[in-house]
Amino acid sequence: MQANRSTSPPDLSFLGSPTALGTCPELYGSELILLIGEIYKWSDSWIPLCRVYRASKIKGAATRERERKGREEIPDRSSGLLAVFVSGTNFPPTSKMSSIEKCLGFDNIPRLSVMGRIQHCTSSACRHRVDQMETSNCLTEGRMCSSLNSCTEEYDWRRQPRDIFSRDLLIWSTPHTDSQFVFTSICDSQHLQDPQYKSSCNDMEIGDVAGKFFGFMPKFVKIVEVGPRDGLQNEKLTIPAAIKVQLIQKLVSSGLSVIEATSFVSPKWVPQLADAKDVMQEIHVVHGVAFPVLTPNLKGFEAAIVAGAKEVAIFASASESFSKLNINCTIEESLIRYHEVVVAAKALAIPVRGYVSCAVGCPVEGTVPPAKVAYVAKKLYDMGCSEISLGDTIGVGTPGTVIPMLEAVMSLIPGDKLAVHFHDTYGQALSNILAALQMGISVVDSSVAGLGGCPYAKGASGNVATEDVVYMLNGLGIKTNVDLGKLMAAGDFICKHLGRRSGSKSAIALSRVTADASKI
Ligand SMILES: CC(C)(COP(=O)([O-])OP(=O)([O-])OC[C@H]1O[C@@H](n2cnc3c(N)ncnc32)[C@H](O)[C@@H]1OP(=O)([O-])[O-])[C@@H](O)C(=O)NCCC(=O)NCCSC(=O)C[C@@](C)(O)CC(=O)[O-]
Repeated sequence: MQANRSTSPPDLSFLGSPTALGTCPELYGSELILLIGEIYKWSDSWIPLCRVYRASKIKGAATRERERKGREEIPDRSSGLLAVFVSGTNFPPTSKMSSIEKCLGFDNIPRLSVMGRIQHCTSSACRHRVDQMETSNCLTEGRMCSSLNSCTEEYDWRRQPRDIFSRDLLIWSTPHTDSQFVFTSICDSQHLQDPQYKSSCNDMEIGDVAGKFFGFMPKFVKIVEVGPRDGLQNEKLTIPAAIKVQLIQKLVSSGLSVIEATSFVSPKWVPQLADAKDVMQEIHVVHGVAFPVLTPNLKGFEAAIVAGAKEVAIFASASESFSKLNINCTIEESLIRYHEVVVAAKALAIPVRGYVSCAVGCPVEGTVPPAKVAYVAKKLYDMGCSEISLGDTIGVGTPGTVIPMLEAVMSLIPGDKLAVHFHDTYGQALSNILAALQMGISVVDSSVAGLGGCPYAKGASGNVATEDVVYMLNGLGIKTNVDLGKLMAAGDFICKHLGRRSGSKSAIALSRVTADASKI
């Protein structure tokens, strides 16, 4: 997308109520972006607040039509951009926004003084389907698509003076259409320019900006900190239990609510975590914080429970070769073992998280088919895992491979039961996380200071750094409840003990900023 500044107002000649959107099957499932905006007067200026919704999320007659007819009959990728501006005056933004959010049916938007639809029945977005409709109600009440690619008629009762657009406006074009839509530069919201690099973001506007460009971003992301387990299991240096416990305490004080503490696996296979029992015994119950541990079999599960674990995780692989390398058995054998663990856990009301390793690529087999990942994930889910974490174990994924994998898994498992777990070997982890968030996933695994690696993939780096994830989410206005400063302190602490540099770019950059500032 390219932004151009323009002082000329957009063409608002198409005005009308968007009531009939839900009955416009031509638009359903398209890559149509629906921009619903309100323009309200605040002090002396007009401020638009906008939300972007994908048409595919709009439930209405079109949805039902699509569901009835099956996916193929209504094209998925027609182009189009629709912007509906709803304008009121002098009402508080928050209450009005919630009313907007409630009324995706568009039937009951209260107190409207202006409704504008800026464009755009362009090309296929507004193609008239003669076979289905004599006259399509296209987008706006009183506005008809009467012929191919044209939307000609409209009521004029909602036309209003355009003084609302007298401010300098940003006009955006999308690559999909020549359509344009407008909003003022709310991107210049203070905290983006804030030189203090706040660790938390309370600014509602940023959430709205994110909404415009990133669609359905969650408002809150749960971070599952895996540094003490996934990170430290792959570090060359073995850290004493007391230091691990201190690290965990620091992570707790940063606000993290899930910290994978250790593994009850064979010490011959993972000597770095041979002190699992000692670590668990030193971790005190903290209200609201979970300390799950990895358990590869019943033996590990029983040991974990004796040591005080209240949550466990099991880990299967989507690659046969990796399963053998990692846990010395086939995928099917592992599922049998894990079933035993889940049954035992259920009896004690212990929640079980399930991992699927090699969700994108395997160090031995290369590309892993999404269907295989979905198969293993579904098995774990059906077994009773409360959450399934999809692991790009060697960090080879890009959004180009991660999205199809997530699509395959999400066709079988609800998105709110999924987590993503990216290693950052090729520097793709943040973009992969962003793609996952856009798909509705709101649980992200990460490792403080980007600790770790993978013993089976030469050069593989650790998990995406928690600091980098928090920094990005703060920037997007997505809450995590994590204090970035305290998290960085935890990262510094463990890096000193490991004698290594932090793997977090944000932590490195922010500590430079702080160091430079202290010299001034
Ligand atoms: C699964 C096993 C145990 C099979 O190991 P095995 O050698 O096939 O097991 P076995 O049943 O033949 O037993 C061999 C020995 O291990 C002992 N043993 C057996 N089980 C346990 C246990 N739970 N705890 C402690 N000891 C155990 C058992 O008692 C016996 O001891 P011995 O008689 O020789 O003295 C082994 O392969 C193992 O421990 N593997 C763990 C590998 C591991 O931890 N990998 C890293 C975690 S996975 C990961 O990082 C990926 C993830 C989750 O992060 C997601 C992603 O990034 O994609």
